[in-house]
Amino acid sequence: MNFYIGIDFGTSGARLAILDQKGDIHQEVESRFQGTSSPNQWPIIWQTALFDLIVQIPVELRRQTSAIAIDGTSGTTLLCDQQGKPITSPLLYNDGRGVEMIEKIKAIAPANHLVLSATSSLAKLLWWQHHHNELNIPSQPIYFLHQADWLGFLLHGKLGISDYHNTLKLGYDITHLCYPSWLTNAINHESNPLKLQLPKVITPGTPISPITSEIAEQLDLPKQCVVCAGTTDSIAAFLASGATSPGEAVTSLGSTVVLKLLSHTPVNDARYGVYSHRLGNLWLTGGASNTGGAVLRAFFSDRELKTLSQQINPNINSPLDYYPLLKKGDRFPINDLELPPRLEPRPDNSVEFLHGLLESIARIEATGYQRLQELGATPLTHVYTAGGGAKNTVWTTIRERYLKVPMVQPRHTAATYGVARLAMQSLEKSQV
Ligand SMILES: Nc1ncnc2c1ncn2[C@@H]1O[C@H](COP(=O)(O)OP(=O)(O)O)[C@@H](O)[C@H]1O
Ligand SMILES: O=C(CO)[C@H](O)[C@H](O)COP(=O)(O)O
Repeated sequence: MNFYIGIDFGTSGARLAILDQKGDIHQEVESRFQGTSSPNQWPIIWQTALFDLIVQIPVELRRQTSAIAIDGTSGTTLLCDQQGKPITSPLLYNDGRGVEMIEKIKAIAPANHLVLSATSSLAKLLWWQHHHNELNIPSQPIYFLHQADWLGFLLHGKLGISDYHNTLKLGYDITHLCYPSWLTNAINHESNPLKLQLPKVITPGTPISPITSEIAEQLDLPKQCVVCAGTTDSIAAFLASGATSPGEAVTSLGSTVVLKLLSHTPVNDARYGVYSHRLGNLWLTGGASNTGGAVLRAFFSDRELKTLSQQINPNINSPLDYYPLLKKGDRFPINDLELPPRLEPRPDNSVEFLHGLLESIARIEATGYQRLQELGATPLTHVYTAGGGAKNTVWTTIRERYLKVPMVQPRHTAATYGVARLAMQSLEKSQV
């Protein structure tokens, strides 16, 4: 039997699912990140999680694995040397220090382009370029990669390959499938001290190469096991859901809230943090907000979220109007780095407080879908939910009141399933 491994690197942890060719899940494993006070530890934390997850699969399944694909948090980036060794701390998806580079981006990119965001991959690349001296970044050729690209490289050993989902926020042109000249001219300009190598971009899921022989031996995987190009965490969750028709959407309620509405037409507007990914001949319109489960986790344990939610009457409006954020700044539906968290007034009663939080996040979600449709996306017909918040049925009922469309239980809520299917389908296609 052939097996397919999907690995999802989210904000709070990494997970793996192994499927057979019928799509049945044989094993799921999880590794929670303990966090780190030292950002340069992230690559080793990710690498350790990657290998730990794979070795937890029973060896008889591992030895029949045909393909692996990995998704990562979109916009989490690294600089590596020619051996693929990280030479700086990664910049995580929500790292906003690229705000310094916005004027520069305005000068080179088309007006209102999605890279005009403090957290875009391009803002991070330019920030590294600008600060290379104090960061001691050497001037020899350096590879710019995303989290999923680098983790894939650890398995297949081919440096400098990405996919057009992860490179969207770098400015890759997904209509013409090339880097636009405004981007390459700016990066390769002779005045630039850094020789940055942009990744070669391929279709998400495309088989890249079999795993290296060292990895085959170390992880007890077959030598012919292929590593496929990855995708982003929320696209993997979309792929898992079973949503296929324009008008269907998936909200990922993880540490953050990410909306993906399948549409005939793309919509893009940097003012609201709205952008569109390419998905076959359709478009995944959407945006990502910093509100979400990470804020809930700051006040409640997962157990409390479960028990307190059961005491909420989801059919009654909460009078509390919050904008739940851990720190100032949101990306979507309000793209404003200075947006302050609003978490007051805080009632003494925890059930009322949680009700206010869940309802306020639901309002932000509804505003997000409204914005996408106002900008021309296919009208919303159904919403599927993925991520840790998907199991909260009380929240689903609250959200349905605001979204005013049927909420559908996805076939699968885990991004791991979506990315494993991506590997399976792409490998099958490549063998026809
Ligand atoms: N019962 C619940 N209701 C709402 N949110 C929940 C519940 N249980 C867990 N969560 C949230 O789910 C989040 C984790 O989801 P997950 O999809 O694993 O996130 P990520 O991949 O972004 O790290 C946590 O931040 C937590 O607050
Ligand atoms: O917030 C995130 C982290 O979990 C998402 O990865 C993200 O920003 C969504 O991006 P994309 O639309 O490119 O998948």
